[in-house]
Amino acid sequence: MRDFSKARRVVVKVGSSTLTHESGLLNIRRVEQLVKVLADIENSGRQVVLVSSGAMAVGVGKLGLREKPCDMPGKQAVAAIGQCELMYIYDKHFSEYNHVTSQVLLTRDVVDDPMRKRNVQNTFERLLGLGTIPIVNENDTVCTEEIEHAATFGDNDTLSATVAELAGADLLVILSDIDGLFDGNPRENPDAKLLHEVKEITPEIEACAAGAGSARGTGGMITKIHAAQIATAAGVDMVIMNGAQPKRLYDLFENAEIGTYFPAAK
Ligand SMILES: Nc1ncnc2c1ncn2[C@@H]1O[C@H](COP(=O)(O)OP(=O)(O)O)[C@@H](O)[C@H]1O
Ligand SMILES: N[C@@H](CCC(=O)OP(=O)(O)O)C(=O)O
Repeated sequence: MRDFSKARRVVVKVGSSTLTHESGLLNIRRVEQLVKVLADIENSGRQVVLVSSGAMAVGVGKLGLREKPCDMPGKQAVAAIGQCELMYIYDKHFSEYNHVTSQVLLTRDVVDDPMRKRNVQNTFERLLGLGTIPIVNENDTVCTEEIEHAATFGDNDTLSATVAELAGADLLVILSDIDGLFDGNPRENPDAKLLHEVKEITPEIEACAAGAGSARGTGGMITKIHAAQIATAAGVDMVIMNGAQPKRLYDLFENAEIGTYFPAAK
């Protein structure tokens, strides 16, 4: 049984496909709605960390390019340009609701070095203690694996689980372009059924998630299952739900049966 009424510290991950239109440009209405809901969730007494992709998409738009550059330095440069614009957009909208944002750029290997791990934990603790909303993305200047092999390395899904662990979160919500994990890829099998709860990540569950992701997303469901493995093992509950209507987050916190719930390992 899910009960998120006491989830005080919440990490919300939003991917490029939820943040952008099919054109690849930023979905401004979606971003505005998401910020409003997150600001309100924070007002209700919870602490929110936002893991947001979208730097490259915003960078492409800002430079007026027709598409993402093909070469790695080009992608990294576009991400660096887009990241400040993305933060500007978030900061502007969160400020409307009197919330202060902070930027945290990480690489996933930060957990491998105890000193760096501790530094990140201390920073999250202080940023949350100060009442700010940390906004996290992968540091694309430093780390190219994610851009290069997103489908295998796991894009920002895995990063969000690491962040949930480092920030000592109670709940990780991954906003996707689909309602949750189905027992098969619904884009290929219209009879596939939504799984409301996954208590254990078995090889069968991994097989369900093996289908390819959508064009604007990257990793598909398998990277979200890897995220669930990291999060639940760290004692964090996780939910995958559709990000098309950010207001549905209110229903989630009222324990409506939305998305797929992965209960934390006891
Ligand atoms: N078993 C499954 N259940 C749900 N979606 C699946 C499954 N297998 C593959 N998929 C694909 O994964 C996509 C979601 O992942 P992805 O494309 O990376 O987007 P995002 O990370 O933005 O949500 C779905 O739109 C669907 O095409
Ligand atoms: N870090 C990069 C790419 C991250 C990415 O594509 O992740 P996702 O949209 O979650 O699959 C960015 O912000 O554009």
